[in-house]
Amino acid sequence: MLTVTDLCCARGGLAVLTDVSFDVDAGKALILRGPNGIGKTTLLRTMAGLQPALAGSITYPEDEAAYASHADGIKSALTVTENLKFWADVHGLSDPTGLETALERFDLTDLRERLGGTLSAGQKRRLGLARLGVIGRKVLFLDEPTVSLDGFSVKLFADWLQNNHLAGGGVAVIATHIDLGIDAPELDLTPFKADPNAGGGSDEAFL
Ligand SMILES: Nc1ncnc2c1ncn2[C@@H]1O[C@H](COP(=O)(O)OP(=O)(O)OP(=O)(O)O)[C@@H](O)[C@H]1O
Repeated sequence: MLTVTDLCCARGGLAVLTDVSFDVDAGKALILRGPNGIGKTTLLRTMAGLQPALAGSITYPEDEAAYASHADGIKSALTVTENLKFWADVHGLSDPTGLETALERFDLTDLRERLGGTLSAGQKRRLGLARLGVIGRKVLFLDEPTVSLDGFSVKLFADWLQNNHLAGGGVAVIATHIDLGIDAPELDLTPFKADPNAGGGSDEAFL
């Protein structure tokens, strides 16, 4: 479902990664590994179409991608339920069928009427991840999805990923430094580090 071929990407005008290639079949995940600064975020953003590639190609079904960064994207003045409806609406789903499931899987049912701004950091992160369950996107690019989560919540996320998203035919590429406990191959990006003198495009929008 996702094919990356000879991809080269850049940040701040400098090439970061070069000649990255892999496939991810429907129902599968790929874990991106590598030290801080190697280019995991850059690769995820490039694959999600948020910045241009320097070279190479990325293919997946049209309008199926979603990118989730470190930021939760929570609207403080909306309740938990309203936040999920808002994000579903942004993706063209005015009546999201997965809303109750997302609330349940991310242990948010009891918090459904709470304003987003009153949630703890971990609860906000759970709500940020629950968004993924209501937007109807099959190809997920996830950047450190478990930041701020305790062990119980990491397992909630891993279970949702495995039993809902992947079991439903989705794919996920996940940059993480922790063990999510899911059955997925890992790709260490260290060997793909680009020569910094190779040049690159401008990405001022993400400075
Ligand atoms: N705006 C910018 N201008 C210049 N260089 C940048 C900019 N943003 C990131 N970089 C550099 O690009 C490289 C790749 O950064 P990136 O955030 O993709 O790495 P990462 O593997 O996700 O790191 P981490 O594990 O710390 O999150 C790093 O060397 C970083 O310093």
